[in-house]
This record gives sequence, C-alpha cells and structure tokens, in this order.
Amino acid sequence: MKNRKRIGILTSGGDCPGLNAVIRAVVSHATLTYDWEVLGISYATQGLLEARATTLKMHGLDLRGIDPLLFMGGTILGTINKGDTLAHASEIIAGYQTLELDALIGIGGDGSLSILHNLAHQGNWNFVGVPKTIDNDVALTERSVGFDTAVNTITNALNSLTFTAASHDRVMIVEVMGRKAGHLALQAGIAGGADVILIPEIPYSIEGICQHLAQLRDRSWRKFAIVVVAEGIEAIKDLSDCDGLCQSTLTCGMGQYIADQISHCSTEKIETRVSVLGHIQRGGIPSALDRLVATAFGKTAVDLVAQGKYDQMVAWQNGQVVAVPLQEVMLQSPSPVDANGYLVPIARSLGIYVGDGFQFSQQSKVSCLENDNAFLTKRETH
Ligand SMILES: Nc1ncnc2c1ncn2[C@@H]1O[C@H](COP(=O)(O)OP(=O)(O)OP(=O)(O)O)[C@@H](O)[C@H]1O
Ligand SMILES: O=P(O)(O)OC[C@H]1O[C@](O)(CO)[C@@H](O)[C@@H]1O
Ligand SMILES: [Mg+2]
Repeated sequence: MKNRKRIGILTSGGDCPGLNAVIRAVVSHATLTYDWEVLGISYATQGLLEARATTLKMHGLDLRGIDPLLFMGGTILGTINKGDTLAHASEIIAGYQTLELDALIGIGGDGSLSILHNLAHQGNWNFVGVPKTIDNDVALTERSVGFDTAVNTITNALNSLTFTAASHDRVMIVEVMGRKAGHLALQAGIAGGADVILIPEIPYSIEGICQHLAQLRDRSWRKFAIVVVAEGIEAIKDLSDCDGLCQSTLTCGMGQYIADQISHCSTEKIETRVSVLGHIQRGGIPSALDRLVATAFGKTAVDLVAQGKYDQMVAWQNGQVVAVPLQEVMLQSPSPVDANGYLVPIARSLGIYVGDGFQFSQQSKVSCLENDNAFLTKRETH
C-alpha cells in the first residue's frame, strides 16, 4: 500500500533527441515540487502489458554529479512503434492498475498518442500526453520534441553536400524522413539552401524540376544543385518499365526515383548522387531548443497531473506552453505543411522550386526514355 502519489512515464513511437530531457524534467518536478514517486515504464505499451517498470530517481544515473539525461539522445526507457495494441488492450489496461498508477504521462507522436488516448478512455486512466516526433506532424502544437534537432542535422548535411556538389557540378538528391508530412524537408531545405524541395503536400512535375535546374545553369551559371526530397512524396508514374536504377518505387526510395527521373532532364546527362539520411535524423544530441521545449513540456505535464487535468496534451503555441484536449489533437493529426502558410512563399521568393501547384492528374507525365540523350522527347498528357 503506497502513501505517496505514483505517476508512470513512458516513451512511444520512433525515438528522437530530447526524450530524456522530458523524462528528466518530469522526474525533477514531480519529486522536488510534489514529492511523488515516478515509475519509468519500459518499451511503451509493451511495458504496461508486462507491468515492467522501475522507480526513477533524480540522481539515479549521474556520473560524478553530471546528469547526462539533458543531452543524451534516444530514450532510457526504450520505445516501440509497432504492436498489436487492439489484441492486447485489456492486458495493457490492467498494467496501469497492477503498477498502481495514479496518472500516466505518455510521450509520443500522433500514432502513439492516438493509441494511448484510446486506451486511457477504455481503462479510465488519468492520462497526459507530451508531443514528440521528428516529423512535427502532431496537430495543435507548433513544436514537437525532436523536430528542431532533426532540422539541424539535415541542414548540416545539406551544408556538407553543397561543397562536394559544387566541386563536381553534380545534382545532389537528399531524401529526408517525415512520413506523409513535409515539415522536415521544407524547413531544413530553406535553412540549408536547397534549390528544389519536394514535399507530399504540394504536387510537383519532373518537367518543372528540369526547367528549374536548367534555369539555375543558364541564368545563375550554377552547375550544381541541392534537391531535398521528403520520403512521403508520390511517384508521378510507375517505373516498372524504365531502365534506370529505380525499377519500382517499392524497391527504392523517392530520392532514387527523383534522381533517375532528372538524370534525363537534358541532352547533356545530369550527374546525380543520392544521400538517404535515414535514422541519422533521429539520433544526435538534442539542440538547445529541443531541450528547452522538452523541459517546459515535462514540467507542464506534471502540473496538469497535479491539477487533475487529464486527457490533455501539452502544446507549444505562440511561444507559450498550453494544454489542449487530446481528442482535438487526434482529430487533426497528422498535421501536414500548410501549402498556403508563410514558409512556402518564403522558399519560392528565394527561387526555390517547391512544386508546381497543379494536380497530378492534370499534369504532363514523362515517359520512360529509351536513351539518355533525349529530353522529354516522348511525352504523354493525361
Ligand atoms: N507503442 C505503440 N504500440 C503499438 N503500436 C504503435 C505504438 N506506437 C506507434 N504505433 C503504431 O506504429 C505505427 C507508426 O507509428 P509512428 O511511428 O508514427 O509513431 P508516433 O507515435 O506517431 O511517433 P513517430 O511518428 O515520431 O515515430 C502506427 O501505425 C502506430 O499506430
Ligand atoms: O524507426 P522506423 O520504424 O524505421 O521508422 C521510421 C519512421 O519513423 C520516423 O522517423 C518518425 O515517425 C519517420 O520519419 C520515419 O518514416
Ligand atoms: Mg507519427
């Protein structure tokens, strides 16, 4: 029988920099301000299912007085981004009771928060959500923990690629994460000086990209280019009958697909190289902004528990940390880039190609070319 309030904390979905900073803020504030016990639950819903948890103490992990949680990437609790929660809902719900939790703080992206919100509803849990994801696609918050660090990681990669691209007169294609949202591609693309940014929210054409690259060469004497491709863009056509490296969009990513397409842009073959940044974007040391957001979110989540305000998510709005109803968040997530928002015109005003704005069905589709020396010789209009 416990005599102190006991709260649980878990991390769910893909990991990202800043998760440990949230955990640190929750443990510090809950113990120092409220004298509560904090249970760290391992591997998200899996830990609840197995009732696997450890008491987290403020100085449990310090090294000679240094608390590494503020700047360690990943999550000390472990995480999962898949599993059959529906089949195990009753066992997961029972885990909350077995651990004798008074409340649970769940740090997750849109997928995890939706699952936890439903479980909390079914199990009558006292639940507070904290948004984290490099994709920044959780609705009603301008920032999710991990996004800023990932933008910085991509921006640094674009900086590095610019030098080698310029030295060899190459077009560098950089595929970035984000699932079906283009926030990472758009923000890092602008910050990193990209020439082309392709995001799922705005239709593009191969012809439009080719024309843009030609203009760069003709008007600016710039023989190299940086093309940022969000992993979630759609292929304009099936490549199964093409000769290129990318035989189908299932066997290669969209970065390779775009490279294959634009290598046929002009009579002079364009030399391309593809970099898929992959999970490097999820690693690294959290940026100062992510640490700040993580700390503010962790502190506010604990305060919401203290006030008995549940079924809420902490959110960053207009420079303030606020609470928003999880139900509302779920209805609007995943949240895409606003094609009419302020960032797209900023990018275009710098001369960056960010798509044509036409619908896929109305635009020209480029056929597979029989040899490398033809530029749009075969074109079908659909
Ligand atoms: N803890 C979990 N248990 C079971 N399934 C999960 C869990 N977290 C996410 N999923 C599922 O995994 C898939 C991918 O989720 P996703 O990776 O988008 O997680 P997220 O919480 O949104 O975080 P992020 O997008 O940053 O990785 C979704 O279909 C989601 O339902
Ligand atoms: O870790 P996994 O399962 O490869 O997931 C990768 C996905 O997770 C994210 O990193 C975060 O949602 C996406 O940007 C990416 O598509
Ligand atoms: Mg997600």
